[in-house]
Amino acid sequence: MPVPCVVHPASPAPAPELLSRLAALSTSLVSDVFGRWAGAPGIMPVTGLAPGQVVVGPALTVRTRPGDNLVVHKAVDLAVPGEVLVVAAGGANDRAILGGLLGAHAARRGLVGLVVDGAVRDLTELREAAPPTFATGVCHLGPYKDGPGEIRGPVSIAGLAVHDGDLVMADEDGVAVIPRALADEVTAAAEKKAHSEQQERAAIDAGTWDRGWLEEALEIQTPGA
Ligand SMILES: O=C([O-])CC(=O)C(=O)O
Ligand SMILES: [Mg+2]
Repeated sequence: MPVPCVVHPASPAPAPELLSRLAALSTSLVSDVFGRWAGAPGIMPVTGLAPGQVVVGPALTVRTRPGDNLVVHKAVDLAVPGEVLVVAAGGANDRAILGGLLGAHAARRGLVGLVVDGAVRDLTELREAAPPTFATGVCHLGPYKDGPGEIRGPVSIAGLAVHDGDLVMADEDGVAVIPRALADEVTAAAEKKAHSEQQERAAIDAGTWDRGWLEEALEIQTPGA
């Protein structure tokens, strides 16, 4: 008997200019200017990410039972090119949510990243044919296909709330998510922080990095001196 699968309407596409500005930043910068709240700790790159690459795109959200990928298959069929698949699967690492076949299909559907709060499998095939893939673990035990699930609804990945169409950023440090309504503001603040970190880096290289604040923050004690 068919199982229920609520599918909410797709979100409007973000401005391409915003996506390219975010791609020039990093997850660390974004989470720093967002009160260190933007991350989904424990969801890390598994395959497909080139050094220095930053994956950016609007979220295609999916909620499924841990270890079950029936609705994930449907979500990939419904993907809009440029989206990042975000699967809330309860963070369970004892069964894979997707593997090489679904990964190759996701690439064909134009998804630019796969983010799973749960495990994946078929690493060789994912590396070969899937978009950059982020997960909490790897497990060769395959998924059930029983449902139920929900597509493009609100989800929680590693404790972080994600709405369909929120901006997902994923790089070597993990995954960050910017709520859609705050995207312009957070991007501008992260660009400003990038600029100030570049200046600090130049000072480090020149040997002139200001350490004065450390003197103020610490009362150095030297026993026996
Ligand atoms: O069986 C599945 O649906 C998951 C999998 O291994 C694949 O996508 O290759
Ligand atoms: Mg497989």
